Amino acid sequence: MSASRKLASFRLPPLPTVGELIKLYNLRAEKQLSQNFLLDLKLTDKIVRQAGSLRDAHVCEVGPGPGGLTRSILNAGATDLLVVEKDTRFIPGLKLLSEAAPGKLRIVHGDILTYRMDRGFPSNISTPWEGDPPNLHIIGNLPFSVSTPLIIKWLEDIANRTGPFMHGRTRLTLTFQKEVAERLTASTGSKQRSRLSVMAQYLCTVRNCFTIPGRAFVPKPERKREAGICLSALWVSVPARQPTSIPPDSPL
Ligand SMILES: C[S@@+](CC[C@H](N)C(=O)[O-])C[C@H]1O[C@@H](n2cnc3c(N)ncnc32)[C@H](O)[C@@H]1O
Repeated sequence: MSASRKLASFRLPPLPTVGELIKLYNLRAEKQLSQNFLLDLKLTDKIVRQAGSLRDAHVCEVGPGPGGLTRSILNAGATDLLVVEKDTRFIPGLKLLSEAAPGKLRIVHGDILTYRMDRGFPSNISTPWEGDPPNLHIIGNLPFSVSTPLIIKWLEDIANRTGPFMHGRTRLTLTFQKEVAERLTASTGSKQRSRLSVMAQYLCTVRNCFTIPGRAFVPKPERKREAGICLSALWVSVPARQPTSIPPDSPL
């Protein structure tokens, strides 16, 4: 490895494990906030790898909770990670991470459904819609309760080039409940094909990466989650809003 690459790479210093932090701060999962944690850093690294290179990236993480995925994002080389977490109980643990990664982690205590992400990042990271995506990613092990309203909000933002998409074709790497993931990626004629499939595939390139087994979560959720659905808004740049470009099974 060259000296300059060595200087650029960052690893978090030794920290209490995510499991230890959960015990330390007595962070019992709240069903109301759809809290199912990922404690295995090999798995969170795998999820983060689906986003591609995060070297020097700006990232918004939705619902960092005890911070497993957050650690993987920082170790992958992101230089500006903004986390939006609704539950105050996680803030002290996140502050600990922020001290271990000076200048790299910004913590917002708030609701992702109302947070103005367009104000969260500098305008100089923007790239033209038709060009390469900006070095800005949205990553999250999404809370079940907000995943569908959130994706619909973002699809609207993609169509209008607003919110996080005012910077260009910002990439999303997200986990969903298995049935939502199946709907997002369902092809024409399949049983799961729905309005969500049509909207997502009209506006984005959608990739279903792998399935996370329920046993990977603490506590174990009732259903499996599909991980690393990568939505990149590649299709949005194509002037395809005419009805002719909408698939014939469209419920729109
Ligand atoms: C499924 S847990 C994932 C936690 C962590 N990222 C992990 O993978 O272990 C969802 C997280 O989102 C948070 N959350 C729930 N609703 C939220 C909202 N509306 N805005 C921001 N965070 C929210 C929860 O408090 C929780 O920390």
